[in-house]
Amino acid sequence: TLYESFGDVGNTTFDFVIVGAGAAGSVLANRLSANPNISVLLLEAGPSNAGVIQSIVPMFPSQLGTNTPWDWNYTTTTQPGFNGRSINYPRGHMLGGSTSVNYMVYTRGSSEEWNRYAQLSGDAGWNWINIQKYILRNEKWTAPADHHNTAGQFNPSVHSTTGINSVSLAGYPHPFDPLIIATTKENPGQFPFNSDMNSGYHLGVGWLQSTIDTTGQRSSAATSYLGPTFISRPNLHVVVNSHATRIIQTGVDQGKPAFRSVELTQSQSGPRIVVNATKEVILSAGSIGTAQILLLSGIGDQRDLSALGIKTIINNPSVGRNLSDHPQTSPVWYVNSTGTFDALNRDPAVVAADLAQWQNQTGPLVDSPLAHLVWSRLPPHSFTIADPAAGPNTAHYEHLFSNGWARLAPLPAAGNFMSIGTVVTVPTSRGAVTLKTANPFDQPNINPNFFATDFDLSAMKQAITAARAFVKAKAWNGYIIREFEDLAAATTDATLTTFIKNNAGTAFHPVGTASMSPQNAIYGVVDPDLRVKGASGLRIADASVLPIVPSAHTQVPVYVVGERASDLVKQLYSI
Ligand SMILES: Cc1cc2nc3c(=O)[nH]c(=O)nc-3n(C[C@H](O)[C@H](O)[C@H](O)COP(=O)(O)OP(=O)(O)OC[C@H]3O[C@@H](n4cnc5c(N)ncnc54)[C@H](O)[C@@H]3O)c2cc1C
Repeated sequence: TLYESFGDVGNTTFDFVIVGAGAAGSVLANRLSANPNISVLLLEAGPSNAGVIQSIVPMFPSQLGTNTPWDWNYTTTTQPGFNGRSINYPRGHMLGGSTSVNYMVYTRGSSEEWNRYAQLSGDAGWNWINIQKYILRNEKWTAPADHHNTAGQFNPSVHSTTGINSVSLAGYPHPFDPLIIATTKENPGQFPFNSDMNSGYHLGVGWLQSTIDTTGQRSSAATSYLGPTFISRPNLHVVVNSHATRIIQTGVDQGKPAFRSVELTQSQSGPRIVVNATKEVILSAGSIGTAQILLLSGIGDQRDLSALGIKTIINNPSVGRNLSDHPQTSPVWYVNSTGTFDALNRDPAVVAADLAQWQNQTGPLVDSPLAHLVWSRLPPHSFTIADPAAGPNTAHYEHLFSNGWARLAPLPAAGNFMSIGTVVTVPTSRGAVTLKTANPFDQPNINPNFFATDFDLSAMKQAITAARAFVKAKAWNGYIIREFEDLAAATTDATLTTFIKNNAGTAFHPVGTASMSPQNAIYGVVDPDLRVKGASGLRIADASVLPIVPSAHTQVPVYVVGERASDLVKQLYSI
C-alpha cells in the first residue's frame, strides 16, 4: 500500500524496514513482501512517480535533473581535474530512485567484471555464472514500440522474457543507424560489430538495449517491482516523502551493536518518528544517501565524526571512502540532417506533435536520447600502470551515440548535431563522501575526485581520439559536416586537455562508499552477504556496496545486488 502520510500506516514495527525505493530497495521490498506473513516498510524521501510525464516519456530524462523536485540537487566539491569546477551531481528523488530519472541504458558488464567482484569479496556467489539467475529474474525482454524486425540486433539466447523489468531495442530509427553499422564493416579491426553486448562479452559496437517497455514507456524499479499488483499488497507499506535521518542503536547482540530502528521525518521541521524492525534494517539509499546515513548514525571514521560532535558507535574509516565514478565528455559534430532531435529542444510545436505520436506508442519519444554503444580497449602499450580493467575482454572506455545535442550546456540556436558521449569506464581515481555538518538536511561533501590520476585523463584523451576515428570512416561522408567549435579547437595534446577539463562531467555512476570486502578483511563496510561489519540487524543493498565501478552503466548491477540480497535474506530467515 502506498502512503503519503506516515500516520496512516497505523504501525511502527515491521519485520523489515528498508530505506530508499531505488534500484535495490524496490527489489527487496517486492521480494520480501511476496510472503504475506512478512511485513515490510519501505521509506522513500522523494515523491511518488505516478503521473510524472517527464519520467514516463523515455526522451525526457534531461527534464528530471537539477532544480526539479525529482532530484537531490547535489553538487560536488570543486574538482581540480575539472579546472576547479564544481558540477551538479544528479540522484533520483522519487519512487524508483535513480531508475525513475536515468537514461535507461541496459548493460550487465562483462563476465570478467563479475568474476572480479567474486574475487574482491571472497564469495563465488557474485561471479558471472552465479548471478545469471538474478539477471533472468530482473529482465523481461520485450518487442520495441515499433515492432520492427530485430533479427541480428540481439542474441535471444542470452535474454529472459520472464522477469519483471522491461528491456527492449530502440523503437524508432535514427538517420545514422546504417552509418554506424557500415563503420563496423569498413573498420572491423578497431570497431567490430557485437551482436549482443549483454552476453558477458561486451567489446565492440552494438545496438542499444534500454529499460523501456513495448508501449514506449520507461520501465523503472517503481513501475516494475513496485507496480500496481505489488504495491497493493497489504503487508507492504511504502511511504513517500519520508526522509530517514539516522538509524538508532537498539541493543547489543553477541557483543555487536544492533541497529533495528530508523528515525524519519516527513518535513525538515516536522516531528521525528522512530520505526522498528524485528528482523533487519536495510539501507538502500544509494552511494550518497547510505554513506550519509551511516555517518550521521555514528558508523564511520571516529576522527571525522567527533569533529562534528557525533558519537562513534562503530569506528570504520572505510565508510564514505572509495567513491568511484565514470567521467564523461561530449564531443559534438554538426551534421547534415534535419532528422535529429534538436528541433524537439527548440520548438514547442515539435514537442506537441511528437507527444501526440507518443500517445499512440510511436514516434521519436518512445526512445531515450541515446543510440548505439561502443565498448573499447586502449592499445596495450598506451598505459604504464597495471591494467585497471577486470580482464582482457573488459572495456577501458565507452562511446554513446546521440542523435542530437546531448550536452547539459544549452543547445545553440542553430545547427543539427550528433554527440558521442565518451566515458572512461575503468577510472583509477577514488573520492569520498564526508559530512559537512551533523544536520541530515545539509548536503554532504561529495568528491568524486575526477581525473586525479594521469591514467584517467590519458584514457579520456585516447577515447576522444577514437571517437574522431569512428566518424572518419567513409560511411560518414556527407553526414558529418564538421566538429563543434570547441572540439575543433582541440588539435594538440594541450588543447585537448583543456577541452576535456572544461567539458567533462559525470556519467552518473557513483559506487563504492560502503564497499563489500571478504568476511575478515579489516577494510570495507559490508561482508559478502552485505551485512554491516561490526553491527547486527543492519544490511546495505545498493550501488554503495560495489567495490569498484563496473565497466557498465550501473542499474543492472544494482538490480542484481537487490535480487541477491533478497535471496540471502530469505534464506537466512527461511521466508
Ligand atoms: C541522471 C542519471 C542517469 C543515469 N543513467 C543510467 C543509465 O542510462 N543506465 C544505467 O544502467 N544506470 C544509469 N544511472 C545509474 C543508475 O540509475 C543507478 O546506478 C542506480 O539507480 C543506483 O541504484 P541505488 O539503489 O543504489 O540508488 P537509487 O536508485 O538512486 O535509489 C536510492 C533511493 O533512496 C532514496 N533516499 C536517499 N536517501 C534517503 C533518505 N535519507 N531517506 C529516504 N530515502 C532516501 C532516494 O531518494 C532514492 O529513491 C543513471 C543515474 C542518474 C542519476
